[in-house]
Amino acid sequence: MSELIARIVAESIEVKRRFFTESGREIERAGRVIAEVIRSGCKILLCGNGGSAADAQHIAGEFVNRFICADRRALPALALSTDGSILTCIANDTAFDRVFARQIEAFGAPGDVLIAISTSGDSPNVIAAALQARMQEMKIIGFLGRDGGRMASLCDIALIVPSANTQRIQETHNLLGHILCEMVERQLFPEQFS
Ligand SMILES: O=C(CO)[C@@H](O)[C@H](O)[C@H](O)[C@H](O)COP(=O)(O)O
Ligand SMILES: [Zn+2]
Repeated sequence: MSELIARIVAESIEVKRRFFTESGREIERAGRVIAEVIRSGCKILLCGNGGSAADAQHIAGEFVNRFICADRRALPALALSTDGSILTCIANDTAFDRVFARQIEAFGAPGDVLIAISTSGDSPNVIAAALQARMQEMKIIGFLGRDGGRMASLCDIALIVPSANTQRIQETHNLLGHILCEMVERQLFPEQFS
């Protein structure tokens, strides 16, 4: 392994180790909240920009199709970063800041949960999404980084990766998403894990 690869891998492992050690309880709480939202017939909406838009879509796919369970019903999760026509008309005709908030107005309902992903916690369109979700009595779980930014105080559960490096934060968010998917499947389909 070259020095560069070794340094990046070591950094990534250390950021993950710190985050999952410090935030284990809050992650468990987030897993219970998501499972409860689905049990009660509500749904998961997800949003984020760039790599975090891809993370939002990745997680939605795990819920809608399946993760570890071999055979289970589809779970309702929708990434708000996928529809090019909706995104461009909101950005072009209204404002880029509204791309997620407007879709939450359209698809969100009381009792739903928004998983808002932002490494800075300060992206205006993610903040607008959280404000809109609050107005609609949704729960908000933030996948954040740095100091959590403005998003930290808007979330019911703020999961803040203790790093200032966007890439290391995203790598930790990716693992966090997989852990939450498994936690939710284990709670909703315990018979498949016996
Ligand atoms: O994937 C990466 C960097 O690794 C980028 O696309 C990154 O997601 C973008 O710069 C985002 O716009 C950053 O937004 P945020 O995480 O601060 O909300
Ligand atoms: Zn990236």
